[in-house]
Amino acid sequence: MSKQRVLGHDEERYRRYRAQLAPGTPLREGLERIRAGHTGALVVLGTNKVVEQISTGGFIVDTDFTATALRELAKMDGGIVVSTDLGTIISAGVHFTPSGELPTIETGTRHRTADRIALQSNIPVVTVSASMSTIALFMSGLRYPIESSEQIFVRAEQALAALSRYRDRLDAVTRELSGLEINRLVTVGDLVKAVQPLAMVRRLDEELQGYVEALGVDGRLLQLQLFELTSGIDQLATLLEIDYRPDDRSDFNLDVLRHLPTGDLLDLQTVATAIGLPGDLDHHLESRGYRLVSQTAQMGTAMAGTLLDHFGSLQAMFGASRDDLASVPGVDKAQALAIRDGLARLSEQIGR
Ligand SMILES: Nc1ncnc2c1ncn2[C@@H]1O[C@H](COP(=O)(O)OP(=O)(O)OP(=O)(O)O)[C@@H](O)[C@H]1O
Repeated sequence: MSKQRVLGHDEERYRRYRAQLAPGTPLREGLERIRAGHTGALVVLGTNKVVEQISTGGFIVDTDFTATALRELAKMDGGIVVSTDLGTIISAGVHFTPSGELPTIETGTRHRTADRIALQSNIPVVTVSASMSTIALFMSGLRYPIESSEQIFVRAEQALAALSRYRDRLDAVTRELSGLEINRLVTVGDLVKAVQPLAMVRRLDEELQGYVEALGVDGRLLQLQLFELTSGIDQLATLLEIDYRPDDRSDFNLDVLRHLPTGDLLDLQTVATAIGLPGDLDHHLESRGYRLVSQTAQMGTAMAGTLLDHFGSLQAMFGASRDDLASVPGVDKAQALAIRDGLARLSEQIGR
């Protein structure tokens, strides 16, 4: 989506402007009208001392921002300055004279100027190309294409299909993991096989969130689909962290995988060592049982912890009767029955 990966402050800033340029916003509507009219535009998205210094000519407009006003003013030669909150059109027909020494790889005069204004003033500039019919955002020496919803949908659909496949795989491997946990047969390799699709789901979710933001009003359906496909993911990650946190590692978490290159994420051993587990994939691991207990009986981790402490292990809980369960402080008879039924269902599912 962007020419280059942006990080930290720049990323946050880019995301803010991308949202203000998303379909449905007055700014985007104005730019789309200019594009449709093939006139082209250069709009400085804010003002400061530098912008004032490099502005010559033009005239003060000082009117509320509307898509129609932007489109009309873009018919004139020169650029437009809007207020930082994008609520007011300050001036139009402005000729900008940023330093010619500033580096830019743009060729046309409109786009070279836009790139340099953004660099010199640190204020983003958006352009509509008359010859190419494209919209671009210039920020901190980078050019970000503002794509049409159709262009974004093509990539979003591919990412969504991949996400759906990884989600199915994640659900299948966590079911397998449950069986192995109950039978105390989990190895590092088994855990990593669950962690891998989990990390991929999170990665694709992040990518798709970007598309949702860029799509604005056109992204609502995608947002709903995404919400459905990623439900319970963060909770699953937290529970796996609790279940497999080594005794000596209070900082154990799966977040490191967010930054692992995708190629590395496909390698079981690399993933194991990245999250701080032994590199020997056959190494035996013991689950603390929080995920199974809390998900089976639909309860919070605190209650699951109380039950696991009381019975001593996940396996011991399977042998507990309803009365045994109801004798645990904080568990009433109805809850005990629900837990008992949940564990029985799980036993059946895994053919224990
Ligand atoms: N320094 C400047 N200040 C304000 N506007 C400018 C400046 N330089 C160019 N423009 C605007 O850009 C228009 C010319 O664009 P030109 O075709 O040379 O550039 P371009 O980057 O190839 O743009 P496009 O893709 O729209 O053709 C001018 O008519 C003017 O409106």
